[in-house]
Amino acid sequence: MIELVGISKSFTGKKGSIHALKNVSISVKKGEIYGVIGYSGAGKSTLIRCVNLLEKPDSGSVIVNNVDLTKLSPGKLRVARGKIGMIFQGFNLLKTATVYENIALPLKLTGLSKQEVEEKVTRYLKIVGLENKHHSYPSELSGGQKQRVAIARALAHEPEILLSDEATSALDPDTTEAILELLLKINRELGITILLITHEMNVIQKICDRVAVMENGEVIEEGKTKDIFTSPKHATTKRFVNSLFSHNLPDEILSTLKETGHVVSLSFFGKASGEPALALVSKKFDVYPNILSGSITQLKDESFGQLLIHLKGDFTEIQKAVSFLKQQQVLVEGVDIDEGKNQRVS
Ligand SMILES: Nc1ncnc2c1ncn2[C@@H]1O[C@H](COP(=O)(O)OP(=O)(O)OP(=O)(O)O)[C@@H](O)[C@H]1O
Repeated sequence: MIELVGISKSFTGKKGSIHALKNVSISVKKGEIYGVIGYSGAGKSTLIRCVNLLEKPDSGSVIVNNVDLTKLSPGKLRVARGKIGMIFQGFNLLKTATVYENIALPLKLTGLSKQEVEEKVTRYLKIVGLENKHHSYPSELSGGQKQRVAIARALAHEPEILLSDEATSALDPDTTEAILELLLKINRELGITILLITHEMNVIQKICDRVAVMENGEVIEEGKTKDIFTSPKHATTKRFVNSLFSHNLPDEILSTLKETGHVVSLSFFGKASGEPALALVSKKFDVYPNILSGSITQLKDESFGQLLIHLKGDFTEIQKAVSFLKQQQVLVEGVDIDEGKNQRVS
């Protein structure tokens, strides 16, 4: 649906040339929610703005529905852009216009009749849960409500793709949750493909099917959300994942625990559960597992659990226990147990 192929973009700043994007390629399938995550300055905004050519890449192709947008005439580009909606961190609403007018004014510019405009505004305000706010002004709305208006405004043009530029970054955690739920609903019920950028791993965790991690203008890791969570490869990806699963084990306690065994992290998905496997471990092998911390998180389609445990016992028995856990489809990390090296909590 969206193919960015070898996109590069430089800006000339006071300190010279800045390579915001260096040969970036990503591919978003129809119907999926695709997230791009990175720290400030990674190039996310530049990338998402290239999709509707708000930013024109220096080189590379922007292919949407099999058409290279960089090759279109201004007229055809305008039509193609009509299929791509966008929402922003700052909502971008007209302060002096009512909720109704904010959605209706851009619709009128497309040549729709008054009645068609009215029907669409009513329909989409209902979908975003603001059917009773037609006459309110943005200043009378909460941040979450403002973002709902912006979403309704984007949806009213019946796009196939919705671009979300940090849409939840200015919102509190509960409101963020509600807006993410709304994006999921839009994706599932209206079949809209969503490409979003964020610096928050919980956004990726809750709604994205796949994710690209960006750093210094490059995609450093890419894959299914599930795979990125269970086996992040790049140090930056690990930092993002750990931001959700911080074990916060003080170094002093960790050193004490290492004297009597190994500290390992167990990750498990859906039906595979860490705890029954752990109960079996203590029966089958001469080891004493002790749960140090644990959490279960809901990804878009399944649950993901993590347990940090201390395995007390003889090294050979611990090795056997770890092999057994791996056979039970539990991912075991945090100790170089196979090579018998010193343990390391990641
Ligand atoms: N119009 C511009 N002129 C000059 N430099 C720019 C411009 N837009 C972006 N940059 C630079 O390009 C790099 C990437 O910026 P970009 O905004 O894409 O990153 P980001 O990952 O979205 O970060 P943030 O979350 O802080 O917006 C940064 O170094 C930024 O300063």
